[in-house]
Amino acid sequence: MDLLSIKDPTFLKGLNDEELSDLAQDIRNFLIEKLSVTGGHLGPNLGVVELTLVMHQLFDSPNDKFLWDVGHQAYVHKILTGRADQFDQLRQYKGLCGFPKRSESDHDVWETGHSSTSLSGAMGMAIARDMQGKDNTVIPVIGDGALTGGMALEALNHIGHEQKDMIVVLNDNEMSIAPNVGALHSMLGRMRSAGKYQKAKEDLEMLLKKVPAVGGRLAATAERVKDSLKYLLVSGMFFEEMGFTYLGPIDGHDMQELKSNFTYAKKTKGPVLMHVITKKGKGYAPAENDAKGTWHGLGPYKIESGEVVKKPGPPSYSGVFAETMKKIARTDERLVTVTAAMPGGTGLDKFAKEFPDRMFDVGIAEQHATTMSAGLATQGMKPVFAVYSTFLQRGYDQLVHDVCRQNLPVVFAIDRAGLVGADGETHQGVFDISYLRHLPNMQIVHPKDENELQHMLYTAVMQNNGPIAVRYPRGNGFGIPMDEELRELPLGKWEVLKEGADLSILTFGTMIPVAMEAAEQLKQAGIEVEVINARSIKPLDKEMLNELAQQEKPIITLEETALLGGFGSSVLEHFHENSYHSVVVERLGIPDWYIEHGSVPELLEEIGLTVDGVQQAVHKLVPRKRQRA
Ligand SMILES: Cc1ncc(C[n+]2csc(CCOP(=O)(O)OP(=O)(O)O)c2C)c(N)n1
Ligand SMILES: CC(=O)[C@@H](O)[C@H](O)COP(=O)(O)O
Ligand SMILES: [Mg+2]
Repeated sequence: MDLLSIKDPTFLKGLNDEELSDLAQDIRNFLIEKLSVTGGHLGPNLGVVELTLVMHQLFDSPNDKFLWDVGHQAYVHKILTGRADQFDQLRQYKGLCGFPKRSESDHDVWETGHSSTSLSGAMGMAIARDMQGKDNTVIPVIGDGALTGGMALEALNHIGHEQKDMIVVLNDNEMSIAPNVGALHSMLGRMRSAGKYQKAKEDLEMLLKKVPAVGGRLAATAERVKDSLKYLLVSGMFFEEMGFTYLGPIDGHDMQELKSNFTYAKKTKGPVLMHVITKKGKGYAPAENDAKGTWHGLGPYKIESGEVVKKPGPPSYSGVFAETMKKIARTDERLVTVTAAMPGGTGLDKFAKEFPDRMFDVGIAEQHATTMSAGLATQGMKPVFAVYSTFLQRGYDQLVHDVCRQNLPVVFAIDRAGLVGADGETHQGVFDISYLRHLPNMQIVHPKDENELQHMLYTAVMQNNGPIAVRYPRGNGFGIPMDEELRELPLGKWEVLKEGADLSILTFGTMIPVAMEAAEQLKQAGIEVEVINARSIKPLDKEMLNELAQQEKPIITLEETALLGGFGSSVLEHFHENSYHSVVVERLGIPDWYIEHGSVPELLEEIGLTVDGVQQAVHKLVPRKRQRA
């Protein structure tokens, strides 16, 4: 079928089973082919082809509400809702978003990107539906990984209590990004293998039907036997106990089985949990046989060989982090590392190869990871929680209440700090300085390159004066030589990278090369610009700031982070609090809106965090001098 001809999903109602399975194959071929060029979340989407087809055939989106948890598996939904023609621009600048997006389609009723929000969103929609007297089916689709997120359990608790009609689809493929972890995962494993419970229950009911009725006594006994059978065979029936009608395990690739269960669920009062078993990467061998999580989300690849197109280059910041952790762990037994379901992305999977007992993957549970790290620190351990900037937002109160207030020496290795690019607005790591800087006791540092990163991490682990965030960007370093020996740095001190009498640029990390290039080009216009590596974002190097204030030259702060509450704001606060009222400060950074998906250079261009942008800002503050002869 020509998928580009699909305008909306109503055509599905007229398809028979054979046509549906042909369409499933067409969709798989389309995804494999398109994503071999654009990259994206291939594995998750290949796993939900049949599920998505049946949902759109049986129900009426957008009147019936489909909520895709995390939303990385919504490509099939996007194809069926008339967006197949946009896949050549998937996750590209001004192109198709890799997650549900309300502005793209009425069928995208709930935006996601961060995990475990679908059940709460669904609860809200179900309550609103009933209060407004509307008639629709609310269907959140949540993965076994996303179910390990704390707010999913908060929502299950409430949904079970409210007993509102809804169909929760648990898409269980035994994988998070890496193989899933935790007691919930083991329980689901028992449920997966407990298919025989259904069979035994049906056999028992058949048997009872044959026994001549001897009054309620036998039937009551039988009911008790059936219930104890249930407990015996399916550990705890967790969901039934939480107030759900549990249907499962259901083969998530058998559209007949899916249809019959959805039909039953639709007629069932109260919340239903459909435990659907799928295979991540279904239909494409390299993705199906992916034990590590490579095919969860990836760049371009060769279809025939399954070879991922790797751009050679310097070590990634995540790789330098992992190597540094290994170096420290070899001589310091206190070091313990923590991840919230991101061992691959943070590099901790490499650390765990050498130190399997000193890496804890807690599932998608950043709140728990943060407070558990605090607990570790109270006992003299040196916890390092490696977490993406955007995902640490999930542990904000734990940062305040458990870590900073108690002034505990937890190291936060904040990966993907800054713009991340293709994942877009839900994943840009641009708010951590704003949400950390105002917390008493919190320290924040950012290295200028991969060599400074290893020393910063070492210093952070060795020091014992409270919580510290070491932030670094997604992607590779510069390929500079790495010192063999780790050494402690004077973290609170800034570093003058280039002298200049006319204006000073205070910056850090990825913006340093932009500032240095701008300074180089401004020299041609006779303007001498000083560039300072403000590698300690908190505390500020107040001594250097006061010296700069006395030099009375204009200052530009340059940061790939949110302006509001960011580094530049802290410089302004410092000058104000110290009565330096005449210092001119121009702040350059991420404006007060969400930065969508695209390549990082395109996004930086859009917001003017470029060499030209910096030069324009300098010319506004320093009059152009006569071109030097
Ligand atoms: C709060 C949060 N933490 C971490 C992530 C990173 N992440 C994206 S998908 C994923 C695994 C999701 O597993 P599951 O829900 O089982 O979906 P599947 O990919 O197996 O379909 C993780 C950890 C995230 N999106 N949000
Ligand atoms: C959907 C999700 O949240 C993750 O898969 C994320 O896309 C990983 O990001 P990186 O590619 O930066 O590791
Ligand atoms: Mg999963």
